[in-house]
Amino acid sequence: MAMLEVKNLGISFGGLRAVDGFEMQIEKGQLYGLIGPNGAGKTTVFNMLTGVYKPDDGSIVLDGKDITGKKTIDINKAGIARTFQNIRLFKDQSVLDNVKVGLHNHHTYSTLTGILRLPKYFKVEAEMNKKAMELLKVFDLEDEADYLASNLPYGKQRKLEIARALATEPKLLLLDEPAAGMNPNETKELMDTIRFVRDEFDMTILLIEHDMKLVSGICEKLTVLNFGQVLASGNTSDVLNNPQVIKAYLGE
Ligand SMILES: Nc1ncnc2c1ncn2[C@@H]1O[C@H](COP(=O)(O)OP(=O)(O)OP(=O)(O)O)[C@@H](O)[C@H]1O
Repeated sequence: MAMLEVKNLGISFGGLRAVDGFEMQIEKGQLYGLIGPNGAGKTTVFNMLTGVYKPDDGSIVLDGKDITGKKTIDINKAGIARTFQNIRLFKDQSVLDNVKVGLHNHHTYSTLTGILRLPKYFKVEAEMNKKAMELLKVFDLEDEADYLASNLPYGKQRKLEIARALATEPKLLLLDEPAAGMNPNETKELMDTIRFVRDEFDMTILLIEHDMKLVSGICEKLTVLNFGQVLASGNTSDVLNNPQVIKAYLGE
C-alpha cells in the first residue's frame, strides 16, 4: 500500500482552475519532489494535502486512510507535518519550546492539571523535555536549546522547523522550498539533513523545490506541475530529461 495516494485532485479559485486532475503516488520511505514553474500550483497542492484548502474534486489517502477535506489539525494527527516556504517558528520562544509545541500532539494533560500543577503535569513536562532534547541532539541544536528561535542563524532555523515537524511523529513530511534563501553551503548541509531524516526516521518525504541541484541530488521520484496539471512524473533522471519538462520549466 502506498503511503500517499492522490487521485484526480482539483480546486478552483473564482474562475481560475489552480489545480486540475492531479495524481501522485508516494511509497513509504521515498524522497519525492514536486517541481514546476512559479504559479504552477505546487503550494496549492500542499495546502490541499494539509487541509488548508478543501479540494473541489478528488481524494487523498494517507497510509490507507481517507483524509480528503479533513481539518488541518486532524490531518496532522493522521500523520502529515509540514514546513513552510517562509520559516514559521515561534520566534519569541526558545528553541526547546518550539520543539515541545510539536510534541503536544502526543503528550497531553488537561488544562486543570496544568493550572493546578498536578503530578501528571510534571511527569508529562519531564518526558517532553527529554524527547525534545533528543530531537535537538539529532539536529545538532542541543547547545542552543535555550536560545530564542529568532537568534539562530538561517540554516539552523530551517533545521529547527524540520525538528518541530518531526516532533508530531508524522508518517509523511512535507517541505515547502526548504532551500529558499540558502547559500550553496547551507543547501549542501540541508541535503545531508534531509537524507539523514529519511534514513534515521524511516520517513517518507515530499518536497517542493526550485533548486535543481537539491532536486536531482536527493529526490528519487518527481512530479512536474505546469498550469495546475501534471506534465510528467516518474524517476528523477527520466523526468529531468523529458523534452516537455525541459521546454516548460528547465529551459527557462
Ligand atoms: N487563496 C487563493 N486565492 C486565489 N488564487 C490563489 C490562491 N492560492 C493560490 N492561488 C493561485 O493559484 C495558482 C497557483 O499558486 P501556487 O502558489 O500554488 O503556485 P506555486 O507553484 O506554489 O508557485 P511558486 O513556485 O511561485 O511558489 C496561482 O495562480 C495563484 O495565484
